[in-house]
Amino acid sequence: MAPVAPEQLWTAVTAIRYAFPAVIFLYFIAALAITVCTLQTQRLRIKDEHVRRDVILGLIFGVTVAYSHCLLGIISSKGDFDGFVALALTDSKFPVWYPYYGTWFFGFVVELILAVVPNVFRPPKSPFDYAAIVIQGLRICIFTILPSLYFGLRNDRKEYDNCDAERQTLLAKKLAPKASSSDNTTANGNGNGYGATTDANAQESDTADNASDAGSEDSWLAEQRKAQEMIDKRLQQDGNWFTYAKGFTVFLPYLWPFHNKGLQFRAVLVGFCLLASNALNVLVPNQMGVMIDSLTKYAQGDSESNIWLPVVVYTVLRFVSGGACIGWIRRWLWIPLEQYSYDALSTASHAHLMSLSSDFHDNKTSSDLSQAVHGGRSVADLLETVCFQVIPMFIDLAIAFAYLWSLFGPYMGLMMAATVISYLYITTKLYARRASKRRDYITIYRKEWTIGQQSLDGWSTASLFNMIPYERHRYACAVKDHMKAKRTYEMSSQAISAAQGLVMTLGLLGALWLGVYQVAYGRKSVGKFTTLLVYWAQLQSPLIFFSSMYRQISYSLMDAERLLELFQTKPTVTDMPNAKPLKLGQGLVKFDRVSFAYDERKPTLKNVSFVVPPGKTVALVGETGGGKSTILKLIDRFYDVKSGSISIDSQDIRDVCLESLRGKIGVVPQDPMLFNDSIMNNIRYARITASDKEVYEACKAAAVHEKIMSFPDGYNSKVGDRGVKLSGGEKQRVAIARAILKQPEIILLDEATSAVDTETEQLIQEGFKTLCNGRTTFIVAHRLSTIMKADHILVVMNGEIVEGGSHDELVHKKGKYHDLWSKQILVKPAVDRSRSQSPKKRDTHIINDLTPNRQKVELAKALKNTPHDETCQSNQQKPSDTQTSDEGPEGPNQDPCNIEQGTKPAPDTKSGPGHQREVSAERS
Ligand SMILES: Nc1ncnc2c1ncn2[C@@H]1O[C@H](COP(=O)(O)OP(=O)(O)OP(=O)(O)O)[C@@H](O)[C@H]1O
Repeated sequence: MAPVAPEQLWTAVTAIRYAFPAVIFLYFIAALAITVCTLQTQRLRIKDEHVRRDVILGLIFGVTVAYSHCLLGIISSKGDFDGFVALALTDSKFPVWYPYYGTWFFGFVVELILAVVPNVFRPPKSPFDYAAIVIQGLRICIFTILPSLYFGLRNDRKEYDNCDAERQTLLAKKLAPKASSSDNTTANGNGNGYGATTDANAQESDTADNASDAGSEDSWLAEQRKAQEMIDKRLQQDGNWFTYAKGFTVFLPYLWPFHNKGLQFRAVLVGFCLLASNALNVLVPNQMGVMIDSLTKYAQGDSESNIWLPVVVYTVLRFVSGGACIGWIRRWLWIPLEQYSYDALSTASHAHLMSLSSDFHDNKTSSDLSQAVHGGRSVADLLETVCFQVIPMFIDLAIAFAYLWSLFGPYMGLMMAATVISYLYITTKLYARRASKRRDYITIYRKEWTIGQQSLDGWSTASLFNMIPYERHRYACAVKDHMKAKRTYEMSSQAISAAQGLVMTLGLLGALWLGVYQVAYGRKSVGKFTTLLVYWAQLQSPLIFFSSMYRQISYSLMDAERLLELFQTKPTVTDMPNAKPLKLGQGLVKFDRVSFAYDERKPTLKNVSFVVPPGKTVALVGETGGGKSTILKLIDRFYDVKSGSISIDSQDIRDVCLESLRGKIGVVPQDPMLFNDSIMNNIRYARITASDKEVYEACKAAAVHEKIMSFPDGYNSKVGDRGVKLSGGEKQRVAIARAILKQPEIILLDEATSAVDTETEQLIQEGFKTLCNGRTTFIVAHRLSTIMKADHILVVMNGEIVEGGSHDELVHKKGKYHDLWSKQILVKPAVDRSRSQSPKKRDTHIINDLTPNRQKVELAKALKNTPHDETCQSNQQKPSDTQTSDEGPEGPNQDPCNIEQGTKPAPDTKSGPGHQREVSAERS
């Protein structure tokens, strides 16, 4: 006689039986998620894994089959779970086993309890009972064999190889453009891991980042690939997803309003709204069922049934759950938070970018920079996606599982879980397979766009070379390729939709079958069935969203990664602690053994030393790329010297505030950058407080006032993007006007007049006279005639100062400067030709050479009178219209022929008081 089991024991056994699949399912999902997130650097022995995985996989399938006999019992749901475990294992070539240990252990213990306890109190009677016991025993055996096999096959003596087999990116597995297939086992992101097989297609992500041919890679795809590589690199460094995510905590102060209690309260309310939405997602279909049940009862003659109350409640619930109530409230609460994060991130990233030094900006394109600033929006988007879509989706699914279980029993819950898991699994797999098609499509689409754009932009070139038919044909081919790629891509998208639809339909079919069965046998009401229908349909929307969520998150992550990189970049030129403002006295500038390199491998300046006395003008000349502009940039601290020092009035410029230094320096750069604004605003940029009159004066000094006044909109004319609407010379003069307006103490002119004509240049020199008077000035120039009256000339060659002195001294020295000088045709006012005057006495204004056309004419004239090129006509007298009236009659004689011949130039006996010129033949 078997003992009679107490009621509580049966209840406990039943509870275990019911809870077992759900508990173990939750355990496995949680363990798997934690493992994937934390064990990126775990190393495993790959060969063993192959063997063991297959054997264990077989056993798990055995357990699944062993459960399937009890199709009508709750325990079969454990079979479903084992099917899921088997699926997870099938999909992981190099699995992490920790989550599996727990399931085996749980399985063993629970099976043992379920086998022993009921059979002790109720011994088997029928052959069916005995068969069930045998199968149960089989399952217990498998649960015993599984760990024994796993640990038995373990070969602890085997060396770990270098494969980080368990590494896996949660985003995508990719083939880097140059990675060979043999790299598959060498790094994370190469397809090894959980939830992924290693076939080439599956290794490709849907982020379209795996261009296989770097040569033809589209720029956008290249950007995506680079961002993905950055994620992979950091993931590799950090070791796992948790530490990786921790890297983003730097954004936390920009996302969470730590100092604003009001906004924090709003955030909490938003959380409540989300939970309320989750609840309403259940309540609305439930209420519909209640409404239908009350109507059914009423229709069946139960006049007691209140038909209006459920209708009212349903209407209220619908209203509350809709966009007019909870949706609106949530949005209203969220907008200030959204704006807070956008404001904080955008301004912080912009301010950070603006604070970075030249070395950073040199290496970034403007699109890189603006993308980095707008990455702020992506971080906020990422947060929104996770908070408003991902988390609610999982809450919805968990609630759905529990709700359907409670409404129609465990099978319905399991049916829903199986449908959802199949849907997610199929979607992920198919999207991964479609990645290559999507990438091809994007590449070809962008190619079509580029070809179209280029041919339209290059219309004049195409016309000149009679290539219009060629361009037409090229574009037509690109459109055809685009259409072909689009067709393939859309067909694959349709295939995914079809597969998703099929899974959902099969799930619905199963749910309907169960629902109809229960309604037909009178266990459930029609109202409940309606609830099921409505609820099932409602579940589809988060699932559909899942399809796009994956890509959306990976794009946002890439942007966030760029922003993170930006935030981690520190400016290299900064104020020292306790830096003091620059106290400018006379303006003595000293370079003391300065060395500098943009790239450590190639020195740009080597041991450069010189002193510029206060108020003097020093000119830097020499070969192109010699380092002249670099010297100016170092004075302005665009870069810091690598060794040596630069001081102004005995203060090392690294020890003074950057702001005070730049406030004292006025620069006219080689290629001035103007803002797309009015001319007035562009000039006033130098001194925002300047009055209109001061701007006009500055423009007059820069010889641009008349020109500006001739524009239809005068000073209000827009200059276009980067000043494209102005000619090179106009732009330079606007830049000069800016510098004049700033009234700086030290002036840096970098090829400031290279783009203006001779006549204008002479006018500008007048402006410079005012600007440079008494101020320390640096001039970089290629046209030597423009600097010959500088107080000191430095010849910069290959990063070194090879010569220094006044023009006359250098010309007589017959060194580098003499070479440069003799290679240029020099035209200067004859009145300036006298050398007798000392350089000190000379006017500091700078004279000019001719425009190329004029040079040719003058040269032709000169040659006409000269039987040989070498013969110098040093005393040609030509009337000059470029001679300025204030040029004295005793300018230095600059006849290069004479210099070359080593003779002192003779005074120009023929020169009259008028505008005279001296022309020399070019020497090559
Ligand atoms: N931002 C930069 N990054 C890296 N290298 C640079 C940078 N700017 C200049 N260089 C290099 O430094 C060297 C010196 O450049 P710099 O502009 O000072 O020459 P330069 O004498 O002013 O030439 P030019 O007369 O043509 O203006 C050149 O070889 C140039 O390629």
